[in-house]
Amino acid sequence: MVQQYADAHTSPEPALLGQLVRETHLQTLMPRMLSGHFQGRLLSMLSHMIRPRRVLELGTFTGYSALCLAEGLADGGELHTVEQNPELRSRVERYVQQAGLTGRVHLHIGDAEQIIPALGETWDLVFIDADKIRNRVYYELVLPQLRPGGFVLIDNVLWSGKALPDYPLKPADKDAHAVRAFNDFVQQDARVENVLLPLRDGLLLVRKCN
Ligand SMILES: C[S@@+](CC[C@H](N)C(=O)[O-])C[C@H]1O[C@@H](n2cnc3c(N)ncnc32)[C@H](O)[C@@H]1O
Repeated sequence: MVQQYADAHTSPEPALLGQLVRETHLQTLMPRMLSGHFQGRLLSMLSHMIRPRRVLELGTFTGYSALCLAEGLADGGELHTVEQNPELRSRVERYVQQAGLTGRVHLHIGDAEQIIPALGETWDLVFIDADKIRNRVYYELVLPQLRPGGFVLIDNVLWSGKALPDYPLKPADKDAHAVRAFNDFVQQDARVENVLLPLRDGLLLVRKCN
């Protein structure tokens, strides 16, 4: 109900992204992984507010959130996005081209843990949306590469409500335990300030202290 009202009072999805949503639903096994209209507009808005010169995304999938984040790039800015599944490459590159972002959005196929250290950039904004069990690993890899005052956004931090302490978690639910432990870790991390937005599946906003 509230989400429907929020959707109805959020700027519409650009046509190209609507086309990407349709194609993702028709041609991939887990279309629900993409950010979608509401979160996509939020990512675009945050990116416009930050005006980043360098953005890193972990977990490209079909490229929806990459295109949203790229909307706010500063002049001369670039976005690097990392995806482990090589089968997604051609679709992502086609949409990057259609969006007029060739040369500004760079897709890296491989394991994020291997690729992050090799990129050697200083990031203004990082979006972590890959395998949730390694959120902490990615966080520790990107934090030293983040400029002071830079931002990290982490998706799915509510994990369908399983992050909440009174949810009866099964011991074997490793993803949920990892999400919980990560959220608790960031809350204690003196290097950053953080706000958890309970939107969609939870988006954690982190700012590296100066
Ligand atoms: C939730 S989806 C990303 C959705 C996308 N950010 C969006 O909002 O449209 C997660 C993606 O991370 C990728 N992934 C998982 N583990 C990874 C890893 N270790 N390195 C790089 N990509 C990974 C998966 O293949 C999947 O496509």
